[in-house]
Amino acid sequence: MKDSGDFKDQQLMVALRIRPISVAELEEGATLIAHKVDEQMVVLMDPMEDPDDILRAHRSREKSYLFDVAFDFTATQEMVYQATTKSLIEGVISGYNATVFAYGPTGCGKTYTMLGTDHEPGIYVRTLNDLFRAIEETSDDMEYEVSMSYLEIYNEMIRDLLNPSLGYLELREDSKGVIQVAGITEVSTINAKEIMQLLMRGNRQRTQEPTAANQTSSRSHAVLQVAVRQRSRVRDVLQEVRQGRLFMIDLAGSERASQTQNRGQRMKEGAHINRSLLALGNCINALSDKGTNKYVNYRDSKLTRLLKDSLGGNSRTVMIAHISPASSAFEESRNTLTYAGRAKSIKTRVKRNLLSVSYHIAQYTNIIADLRGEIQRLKRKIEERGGRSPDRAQLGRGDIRHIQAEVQLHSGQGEQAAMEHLREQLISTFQEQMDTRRRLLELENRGMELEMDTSHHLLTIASWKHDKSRRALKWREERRKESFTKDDTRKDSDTGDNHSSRVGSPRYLPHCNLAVPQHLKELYKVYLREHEEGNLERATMMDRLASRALQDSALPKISPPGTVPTPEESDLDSVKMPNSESPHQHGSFLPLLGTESEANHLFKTSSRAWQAKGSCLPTPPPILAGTLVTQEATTQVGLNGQINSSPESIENLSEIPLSHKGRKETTADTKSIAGKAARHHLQALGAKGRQLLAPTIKQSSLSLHLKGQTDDVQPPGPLACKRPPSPTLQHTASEDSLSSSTGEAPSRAVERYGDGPCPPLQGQKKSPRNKREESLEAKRKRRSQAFEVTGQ
Ligand SMILES: Nc1ncnc2c1ncn2[C@@H]1O[C@H](COP(=O)(O)OP(=O)(O)OP(=O)(O)O)[C@@H](O)[C@H]1O
Repeated sequence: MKDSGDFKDQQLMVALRIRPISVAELEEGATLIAHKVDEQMVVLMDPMEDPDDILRAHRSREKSYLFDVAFDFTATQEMVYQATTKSLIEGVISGYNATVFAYGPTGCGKTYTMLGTDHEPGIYVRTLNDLFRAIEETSDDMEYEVSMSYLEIYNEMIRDLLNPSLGYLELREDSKGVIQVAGITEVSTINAKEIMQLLMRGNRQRTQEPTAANQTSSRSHAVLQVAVRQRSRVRDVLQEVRQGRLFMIDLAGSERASQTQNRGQRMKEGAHINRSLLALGNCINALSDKGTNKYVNYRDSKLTRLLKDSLGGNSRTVMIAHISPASSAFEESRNTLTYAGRAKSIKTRVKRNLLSVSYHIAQYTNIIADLRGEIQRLKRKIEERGGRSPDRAQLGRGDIRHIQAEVQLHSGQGEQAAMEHLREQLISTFQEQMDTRRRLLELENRGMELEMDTSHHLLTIASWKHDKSRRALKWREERRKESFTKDDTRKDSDTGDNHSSRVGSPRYLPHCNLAVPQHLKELYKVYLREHEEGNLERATMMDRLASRALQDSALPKISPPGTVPTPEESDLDSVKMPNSESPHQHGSFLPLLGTESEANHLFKTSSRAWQAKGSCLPTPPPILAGTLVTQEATTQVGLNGQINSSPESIENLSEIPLSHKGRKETTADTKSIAGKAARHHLQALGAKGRQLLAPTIKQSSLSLHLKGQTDDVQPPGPLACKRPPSPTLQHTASEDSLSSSTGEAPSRAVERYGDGPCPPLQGQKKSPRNKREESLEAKRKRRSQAFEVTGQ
């Protein structure tokens, strides 16, 4: 950095401040010998002047001193500051150095002027306040940096008052001749209050000892340095950076040993203080001698070294000399005034501390060159990387895109495959479901067809049965007419009584008190004997069981397709079918009764008994066409058995509202008819046959019939011959029941003649009616077989 700017000769400003006389001085009888004559002149009177001394009568012991400014006890801190230091602030901000130091003997008010008190701050505070205020006023255009340091020179040693632990510091002078304190603590702040706190704290670190002259005597030189760096906020090539330094120095007081009465350390301190002050005086003397190029020895003391620029260099310097007005301090005051007077003549060449413009240009040029080089380097680096990186980057981006595409492709393929698999499964499942539905519809159609066929066959069967019943009824009517004709003819020939011919009919009951033929009486006797032995009861029981078994397997109801019959309907229908034929059948098997009322009564009870049986039938089993005709025939057999000969028909009479007497008579009549038939049969067989039949009768009455049939014996009685062949004799279930009941193996004879009191003989020649029945039976079997095949 080169100093630039115009050099201005600036004389050192010397101000004199006369402190008030102290109480101690007054107590000592001191008088006021220092007086401020005007603002710049001070008169110091010699207190030893004796007006009575004629020899010294023409010598004035009064001496006037002219200073830049003079203050007496009336001057305030502000006045001193305004007159001495305030003007330095602008220079410091503008880049000028400035120095304000207080000079004077001990106890004359140096510290008071520089530091002051809390209520009367000194130059330190006031200067800093104005300095920061000035910085703030111009901070819009200028940028400032403020740093501060505070040190003391004690016994020619420099100590940092802001950080006393640093120890003693050394003064160094750079190549440019600027004095610097190495390692000094610099505090950057622009807050006056903080600076004041720092000064107060540092001043407490200052070495102060009470002396005879001052209770708070400062035994060192205190130096407060404030550096202000200023630059314009407008960046420009010609930008100036101003750096001013302000030294505010509170010197130790010169003292006289006799005055201070110091001994020991205090005397040693005084000696150092005086030496430094002497060096300062010598410098001032050297600097103040005009026209002579005296050597200014700043190296005699650190104080003069530190104040080199302040005294003879680039600095505006203000010296505030302090004296005591008391006569007791006349010598110190006179010396002070002398040194102050001399200092007043010191001129300094003040110049502004500015950074050289050429230096700025070169700096910026270097900076620009460095930046251009950095730009070129970075460009080369970018190009070097660009030679490889673009491809790599492009390759990397390509790889990333390729990987992303592959990932998407794989993920898409996986999802697509999964979706295809699911779709195939869904389609196959749907097809299976459709096939199943189609098969189900086919089965339903098939079932409906079967039901329709079944209904059709059942209707055919019902029609056939109806025709057969009608034909059987017609045939029986014809047979009955023929039998009546024969009986009438026979009775007429035997007795000539019409009534006896009617009584001789085997179908007349004995309780009607009619004449019974002889063979019937014999048969009735056989029946009684059988009844007494229980065989007849057992045989009738067997017959009843067989009829019941056949009755249980009655034809179930066949509902039309699409209808579900209720159990009641099923039972009623199953009952209605035989009932619809029952009048013909009953009429055929019981064509005549003793009385019309009994005949109707018996017919009604049988019908109602059948209905009662049918109502108790369980749910019909599945329809089997093969057994359909058989069951129907069985039903007829059961009906025949119940009505004709089975005791069950008699028992069923108890289920209807019939009187006890009527039931008893009906039972007795039935038994008498059966007994008569048996005796008639035995009579026809003869004695031999009776003997042979006797043990057999014990087994079963039906077996007796079988024996007679197997012996090919022609039944002699007209009853056997006149009995029409019952279609129920062909029932297989009946023969099974009989065989099981008798313990014999089923045979064709049993099948044909197992039931009925008078079956046709084997050897008997078949009548045309039998042939017709056989043809009907064959036809029925064929239709049954055809229906069975169709049903299966
Ligand atoms: N102008 C003044 N007005 C009122 N009191 C003052 C004035 N100057 C000095 N004093 C008082 O005089 C006493 C001594 O002053 P001070 O300590 O400032 O002297 P000093 O020069 O600093 O002494 P030393 O050199 O020993 O430090 C103090 O008590 C101070 O209050």
